[in-house]
Formats: sequence, structure tokens, C-alpha cells
Amino acid sequence: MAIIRLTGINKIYRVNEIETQALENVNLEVEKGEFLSVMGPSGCGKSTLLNIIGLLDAPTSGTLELNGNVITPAMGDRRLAEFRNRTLGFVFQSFHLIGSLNVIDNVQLPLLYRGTGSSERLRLAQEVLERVGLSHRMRHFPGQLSGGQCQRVAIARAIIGNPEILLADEPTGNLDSRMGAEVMDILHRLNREDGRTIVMVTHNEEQARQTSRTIRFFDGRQVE
Ligand SMILES: Nc1ncnc2c1ncn2[C@@H]1O[C@H](COP(=O)(O)OP(=O)(O)OP(=O)(O)O)[C@@H](O)[C@H]1O
Repeated sequence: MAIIRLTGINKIYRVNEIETQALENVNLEVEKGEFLSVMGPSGCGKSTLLNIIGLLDAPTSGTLELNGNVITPAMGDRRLAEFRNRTLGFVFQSFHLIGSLNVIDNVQLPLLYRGTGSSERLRLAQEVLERVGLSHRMRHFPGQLSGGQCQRVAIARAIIGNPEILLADEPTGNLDSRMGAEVMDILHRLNREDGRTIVMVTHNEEQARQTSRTIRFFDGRQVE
């Protein structure tokens, strides 16, 4: 079963009088358990694609289905936010951690929005931090961690709610090669051990080769 299905997706940004077609007639199916990498030159629409799959941005036209559900604006912001919280986890190039919260509080955030009780939140946060090898840094703040550790915290936060789909936008873009390799190891484990579907944007051919499938974009169109 395709867990992600895009049919005839277009995205046009309008700024003043200028139109940019960021995505043009994209058709894509991602099977459950796939680890898909997305490549292409700067500005070709990779982040736009991820943002549309992640319900952070709406397509101009076309149909998006996630987990068998057709996503429409008629769902309303609240249902959409709830669906996003339960189905999708995000990892960004620049981590997007909250600097004023310590590691364990950053990791618990998605469950806070969900209304999970505090002892359950704590238990799950400890569990996911152990999976990313950071249970000894729970009381540290993001500013006291290395880039690779910050990204591991971000991954723990992305998986604490057990989402079926993990979206990663250049997750190793800000890391040196050793820390990048650690982060990639964790992503591969989450894919292999949990059967979690991952869609990852990368500029790194070597990383792309290690995923189960690579698609390439040029100028908003899928070329491969
Ligand atoms: N919010 C926006 N408003 C207007 N234009 C935008 C917006 N976001 C993206 N674009 C344009 O859409 C196109 C695709 O952008 P996108 O960020 O998806 O590219 P990308 O492949 O992720 O690039 P990079 O590898 O540099 O991150 C670009 O031409 C960009 O300038």
C-alpha cells in the first residue's frame, strides 16, 4: 500500500507579480517502509515537496493522500494539525530545537500538544533518547550540545509520537562527516527496525545510494 501518494501536484508561489512554479505535475507513490531520498539542484523544489507531504504547505492543485486519507482544506486547521501530529515527524537541517528548553522538554513537545500525561511523556522521552544514545544528556540545553547531538535530539522529538512517516530535510547538512554518519545510522535503524517510512532530501550522493530509492528533481519536475 502506498502510504504517500501525490497525484498531479502543482505548487505556484506568487510574490507581487512574479510567479514561481516550484512543483509541476508531480506524481509520486511511496510504499510503507521505504526509505526514499530526494535529490536535485538548489531551488528545484525539494523542500517544497517535503513541506507539502508534511502538511506545512498546501499545493496549488493536485491530490495528496497520506495513509489512505485524502488531504483537503475542508479538513480544517485543527484536524489537519492533529493528523500531522499523529502521522508525521520532522527533522530539519538546522534542528529547530527550542533553546530555552532542556533536552527532555524539547523531546516531549509533540506529546504535550497531544495531551499525554506527564509520567507517560517522561517515560517515552527517556525511551527515545536512549534510542538515539543521548539519555545521559537529558538535562542539557541545546546550546550545550554538539550539532550531531542536537540532531539526535531532534530525531528523538520526531519519533516520540510514533509517527508512520519521518520527513528529513538535509538532516546532515550542518554536520561534519562523522556526525553526519551517526545521524544516518540512526535514520537507517529507525527505518529497518520500526518499518518507519522515511523521505529525506539530501545533496549527498553516497547517502542517497544507501536509501531504498532515489528520485531526482529539476526545475520543479521529477526527472527520474
Ligand atoms: N515561500 C516562497 N515564496 C516564493 N517562492 C518560494 C517560496 N518557497 C520557495 N520558493 C521558490 O520555489 C522554488 C523551489 O524552492 P525549494 O525551497 O523547494 O527548493 P529546494 O530544491 O529545496 O532548494 P535548496 O536545495 O536550495 O534548499 C525556488 O525557486 C524558490 O525560490
